[in-house]
Amino acid sequence: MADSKSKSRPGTGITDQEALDFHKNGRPGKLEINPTKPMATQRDLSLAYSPGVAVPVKAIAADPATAYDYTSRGNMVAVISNGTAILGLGNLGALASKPVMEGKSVLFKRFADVDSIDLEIDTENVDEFINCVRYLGPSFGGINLEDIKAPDCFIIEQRLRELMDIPVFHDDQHGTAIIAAAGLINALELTGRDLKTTKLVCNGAGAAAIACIELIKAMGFNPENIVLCDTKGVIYQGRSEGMNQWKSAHAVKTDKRTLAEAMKGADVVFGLSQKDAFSEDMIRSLADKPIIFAMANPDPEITPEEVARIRDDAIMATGRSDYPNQVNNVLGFPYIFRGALDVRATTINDEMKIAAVNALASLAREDVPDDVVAAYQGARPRFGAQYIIPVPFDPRLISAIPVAVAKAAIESGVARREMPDMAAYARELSARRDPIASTLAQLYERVRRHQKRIVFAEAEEEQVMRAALSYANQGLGTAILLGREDLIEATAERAGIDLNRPGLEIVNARISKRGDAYIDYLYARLQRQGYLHRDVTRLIHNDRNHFAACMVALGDADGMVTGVTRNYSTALGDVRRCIDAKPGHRVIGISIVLARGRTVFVADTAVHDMPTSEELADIAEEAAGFARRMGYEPRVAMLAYSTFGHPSGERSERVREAVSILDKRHLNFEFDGEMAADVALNRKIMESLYPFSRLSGPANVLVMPAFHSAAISTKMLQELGGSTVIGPLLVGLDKPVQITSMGAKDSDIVNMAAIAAYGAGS
Ligand SMILES: NC(=O)C1=CN([C@@H]2O[C@H](COP(=O)(O)OP(=O)(O)OC[C@H]3O[C@@H](n4cnc5c(N)ncnc54)[C@H](OP(=O)(O)O)[C@@H]3O)[C@@H](O)[C@H]2O)C=CC1
Ligand SMILES: CC(=O)C(=O)O
Ligand SMILES: [Mg+2]
Repeated sequence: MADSKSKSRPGTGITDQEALDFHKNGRPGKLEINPTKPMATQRDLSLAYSPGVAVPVKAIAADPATAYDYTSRGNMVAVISNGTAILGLGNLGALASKPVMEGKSVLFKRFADVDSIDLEIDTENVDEFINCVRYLGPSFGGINLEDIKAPDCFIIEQRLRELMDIPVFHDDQHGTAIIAAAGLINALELTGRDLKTTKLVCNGAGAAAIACIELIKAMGFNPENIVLCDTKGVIYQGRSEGMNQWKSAHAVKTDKRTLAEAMKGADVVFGLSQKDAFSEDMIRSLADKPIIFAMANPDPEITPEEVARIRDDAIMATGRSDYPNQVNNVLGFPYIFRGALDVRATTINDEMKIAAVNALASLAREDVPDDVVAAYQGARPRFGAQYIIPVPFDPRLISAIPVAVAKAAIESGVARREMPDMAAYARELSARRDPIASTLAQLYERVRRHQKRIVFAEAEEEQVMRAALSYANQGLGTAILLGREDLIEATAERAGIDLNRPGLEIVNARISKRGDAYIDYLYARLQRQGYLHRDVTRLIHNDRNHFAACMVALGDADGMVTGVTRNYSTALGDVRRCIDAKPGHRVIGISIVLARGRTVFVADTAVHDMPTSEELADIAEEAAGFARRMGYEPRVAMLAYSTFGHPSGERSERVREAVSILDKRHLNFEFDGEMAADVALNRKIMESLYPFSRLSGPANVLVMPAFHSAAISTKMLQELGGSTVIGPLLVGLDKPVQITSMGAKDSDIVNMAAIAAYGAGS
C-alpha cells in the first residue's frame, strides 16, 4: 500500500492517496440518503407512517400508476453490477465495483437530478443475477446495469427487458454506443468521410464494443467495413477460438489475423479493450486523418500525447475528463434516464437512443453561447478536431438530451405520460441544474491556463504542504512553500510527501534576498502608524503572513493563501498591513452556500462587524459584482429581522437606509429590502405577501445586517442544514489573498489557492 499511496496518476494531477482520502474522509463513500418530508412532529409521523401511509398504499393497489405520484419511484434508478467488468480493470467482484457504482449514482444526481442507489449483486451466475433483479421493479423507475462482462450482459439485459416494465439499460453497451456514435458522426464530417465507405477497426468485442458497432451499423455503416478484434486477434468468419454468438454476428471474411494487420490503412479505430492495446506502429499505419477513439478506462489504449508524437493529423478522443473529446457514457446515462423517467417510459428503445445520438452530435456543432462558455474552460470552443462532443459540464445537455429522448419515447409509443408543452419541459429541466459546478470547473481551468505563482504562507504545516503539492500536481501553477527548508523537508519526509517535483519552490524568509525590499516597502507604509524600522524588520523576518503578503504586494508571487495556524481576523490584520483595498472597492468576505441545488452568496461574512448604511450599500455592490463574476445574475436581498417596515426597529432602519443609498447609485442589478430571510428565499411568500418587491425571483445574494448574523447563519447552515459552504472568500483586496479557516484540510486549502490564483486574473 505504501507504494500506491505516493504514486501519482499520470496526466490527472491526483495521487492514489488523494483518491483514497477523497473516498474515506468525512462520511465514507460518496452517497447518503435524505428524507424529502419533515418527520418532526406527531402529525408528520401520522401522515408519513401509520395511519396516514395506508391511504397511498390503497391508492396504489387500486391504480399502480399512482406510485409515481405518491412514492419516489418515478425519479429513482438503481445502478446494478456484479463487478465482472469494472471499467477496464476486469473482473474484481461485486464489492470492489461499489466505488464505481456509487460514482454512477452520484453522477445521476449531479447531472440530471435523478435519485439513484447502487446495488452490488454477488453472483456471476446469469440466472441468479436475473432472478435477483427481476423482482425489484416496484422500487425503481429504471434499472441501469453497469460493468457486467460480455457475453453475460447481453443475456441479462435482454431477459430483464422482457421481464420488467421499466427501462432496463446496460450503460456500458448503449450509453457508450450513443456517445461514440455521436462523436463519430462529427469526426466523419470533419474529415470529409462518408459513413458508407469508411473503414473501422474495433478492438475489444465485449459489452461496449458489440453495442457500438451494432448502433453504427443501424445508422448506415457498411458491415463489411468493420473489423472486430479481441484478445485472440481478428474475428473472422470461421474462427472458433474464444467465440460466442454475439461476436460471430460481426465476423467478416478477411485474411487479416492480428490487430496490427487490421489497423493498417483503417480510417477509424475504436478502443474498447484495455490500457496500452495500441502500439505506435499501429497508429502510424492508419489512413490519413485517422479517427482514434481510445475509450478504455481508466487508462486509454494509447494516450493523446503518444499519438501527438507520432502524427498530427488525427482526431483523438478518450474516455477521460483530462483530455479534449471525452467520449464517455457520463454524457448519456443521466440525461437519457431523465427523459425516460419524465414520460414514464416502459423501456429505452432504439428510437430514443438515436434521438440522443443526434441531439449530442448537433449540440457540438452549435455555437457555444456566452452563458455556457464557463463549462469550456472560459474559452469558446469551435466545432473541430479538438471539440467533436460536448463536455460533461455543458449545462445545455440537461435540456437538449432529455427533451429529444422524451419526444422519441412519445412518438414511438413507449411513454406512459404525455408532455404537452415541450418548451416548458425544457425550461423546467434547465432549472434542475445549478451553474456552480461549471463555474468552479471554469475557475480551475482558467487557473490552469494562466499558471499563477501562489505563496503558501504556512508551508511547515503538513496539510499546507499537501495542498501545495496538489496545486502543482494539478498543473495550476507554481506553489511557493514559505518556511524553513530543514523543517519543511523533515515534515515532508515524515509524512511521505515527495517535494522533488517541478512546480514547487521553497522560500525561507530569514535568508531571502528580497527581505530588505519587503522591509523598505512595509516601513514606508507603517512608519506613521507606530512601527519603528526594527518592528517592521521583525515582522518580515519572523512573520510568514507579512512576508508572504509583501511577496504578493511586490509581484514576487501572484497570490497568497494562509489561515491554518492563526485565526481569521489576525491573519486578515497581517495582510491588511501590507495590501490595501482595490481603488474604489471595499474589502469584504463572501461565503458561497450550496444547498439543495441552490447557490446563494452571503456577505459580509468576514470583515465588517456592525456596518453602517453606507457600508451595507458598498457590501451589496461588492457582493453583486462577485456573484456576476461567478456567472450569476445577482438578485440582492438586504436582510433584516423585519420585512418592509414591520416590525420596526433601529437595526432595520439602518438596512432601509442602505436600500435608499443603493437607489441613488443607479446600479445595474436587482436589489430590495429590508426583508427577512424567508421572504428573500421563498418565492411564494414574496409573491403572496409582498407582490411589489423589486426582485424578479428568490434572492441569490444575501447581505446580512451585521457580521454576527452572517457568521452565525452560514455556520448553522453548514452544521444543521447539510449545506456546503465555500469561504469566506476575501473580495475587494488589491492583490489576491485568501484566508482559510483554522485547521482547514488540504482540499480546502488548495481550493482557496485556486480562488486566489483566479483572482490574479490573466
Ligand atoms: N469510454 C466509455 O464510456 C466506456 C469505456 N469502456 C471501456 O471499454 C473496455 C471494455 O469494457 P466492457 O465492454 O464493458 O468489458 P467486457 O469485459 O464486456 O469486454 C472486454 C473486451 O475487451 C477485450 N480485450 C481485453 N483486452 C484486450 C486486448 N488487450 N486486446 C484486444 N481485446 C481485448 C476482451 O476480449 P475477449 O473477448 O477475448 O476476452 C473483450 O472482448 C473497458 O476498458 C472499459 O473501461 C466501457 C464502457 C464505457
Ligand atoms: C465509463 C464506463 O462505464 C466504463 O469504463 O466502464
Ligand atoms: Mg461501465
